[in-house]
Amino acid sequence: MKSQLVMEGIDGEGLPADAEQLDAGPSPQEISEDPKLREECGVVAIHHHPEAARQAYLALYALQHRGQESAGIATADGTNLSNIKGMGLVSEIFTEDVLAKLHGNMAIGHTRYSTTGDSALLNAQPIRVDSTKGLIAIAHNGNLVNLGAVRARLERAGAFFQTTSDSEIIVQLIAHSKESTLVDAIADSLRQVDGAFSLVMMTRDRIFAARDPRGFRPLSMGRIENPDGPDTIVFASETCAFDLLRAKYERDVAPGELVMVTSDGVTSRQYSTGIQQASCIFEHVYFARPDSRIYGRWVQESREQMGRQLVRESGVDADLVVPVPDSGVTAAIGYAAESGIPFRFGLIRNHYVGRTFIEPEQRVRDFGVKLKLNPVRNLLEGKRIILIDDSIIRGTTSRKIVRMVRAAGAKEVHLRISCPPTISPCFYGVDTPRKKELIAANSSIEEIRQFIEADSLAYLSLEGLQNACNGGEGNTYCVACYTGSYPTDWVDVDEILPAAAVIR
Ligand SMILES: O=P(O)(O)OC[C@H]1O[C@H](OP(=O)(O)OP(=O)(O)O)[C@H](O)[C@@H]1O
Ligand SMILES: NC(=O)CC[C@H](N)C(=O)O
Ligand code: SF4
Ligand SMILES: [Mg+2]
Repeated sequence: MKSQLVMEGIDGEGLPADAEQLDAGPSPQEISEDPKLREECGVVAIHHHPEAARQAYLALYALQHRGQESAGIATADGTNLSNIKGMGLVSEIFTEDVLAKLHGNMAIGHTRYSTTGDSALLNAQPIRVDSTKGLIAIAHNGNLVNLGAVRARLERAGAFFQTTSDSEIIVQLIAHSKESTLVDAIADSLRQVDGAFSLVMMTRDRIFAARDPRGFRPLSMGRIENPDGPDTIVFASETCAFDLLRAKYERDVAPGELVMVTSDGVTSRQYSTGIQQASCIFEHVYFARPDSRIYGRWVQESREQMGRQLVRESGVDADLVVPVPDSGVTAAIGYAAESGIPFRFGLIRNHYVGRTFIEPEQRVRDFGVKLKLNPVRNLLEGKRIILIDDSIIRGTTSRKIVRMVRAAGAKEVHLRISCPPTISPCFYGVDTPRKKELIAANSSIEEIRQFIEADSLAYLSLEGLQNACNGGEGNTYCVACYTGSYPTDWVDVDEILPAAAVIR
């Protein structure tokens, strides 16, 4: 089925051609009781490449795991700025004929999982705004926590919002900034928003990339060397996207840094200083791909260390170490290596079932985990199994998996989790459920063990996790979902506001 698309700036500057604002219907959260952890978003930017749209497409393909609700690519050719976005997966939206409409040697792209604003075509990114500062497109990974106040102020000043997402606030701030140059207007705007943002932006002739002062979300810069002209500069949420483009990783965009790329080269400024880094540790636990290097550290290395540390903290005697695929695999490899217990793929994942699988009716919903994972009976039968997963959120997945492994003949099932109990929601770009739905916020570890029906259950300690994610890089992490202590001063979110006084 062909995706419904929004096209802006195609077939004539500023004139939306065959633009359709189609409602995608209710969000997956509304029509599914899918208890899963939601992804966040992936961003990419390409400066100076003859096939910029195609490069952005490839990078988004590599970043598909960060968001599967919608995707978009904007390109610029020096005079025009075109934008195409749709609901669904990158490969469903960007067919050959759609990609062929995107001209120019610069591009930015986005894959979305919504955190603010509905999962609808209206809120898909990049968001393209025409302002007194010219055309500007933005793609954002993260979530702002002071959007209510800023949006109200902008609306009083005459801003007309096209979307209900937080990301548009940044472009509207830029459009309404009193600063005379664009780069000053961007820096000024970024100082007014709080929360998590790894951004790429594009005008008709420039690319910008920026990270919030705490560096919540990753953002890296790479380069494709070109002996016959200027190098191609690329930015991406994760370095796995560079590999597909054959780009060389150069460095991370620093927390509080704004980078500008023009035909004259790369310039940078630190628009904010003096704020302690609070990079999301959960990127290392779950979101990012193990073949990515984020915050200067390989995700594979962190996860393997998490598995090794689990053995030191809560090792248990058993016959096999079995990962819950895919996210539990690397920690399970670490666990097996440290313990000497053999590693086996005792659960096989059906890769055609996406992370946001929407089960239409209760009968099918109950099938959810079974559709995705199937036990390898001959491996599990009569064995004592250590299952390794990255996290327990509501506990429903773990319960089904433990039952499934036992039903396949396992004698004992021990569950080890490669992070501490998740006791508090995230407001920085990960759509975790509300506190009342987080099993560890409301039950003891023993109560959770009973609920999921495991013979034993243990989580990694916070200290163990932090050590596993630091191999001398000197990173400081946000660990708020394990402690309830948030790194931002004020969180403009109903659930948290009454407690704002105690969260710094
Ligand atoms: O405790 P629960 O609320 O049931 O959810 C926890 C599970 O959710 C995530 O996996 P998910 O199946 O969403 O995706 P994955 O295949 O990417 O690991 C996570 O990796 C856990 O396995
Ligand atoms: N998960 C994200 O990073 C989402 C970006 C943005 N807050 C949105 O909802 O579109
Ligand atoms: S609250 Fe948790 S998921 Fe959210 S940014 Fe902090 S560590 Fe990451
Ligand atoms: Mg999982």
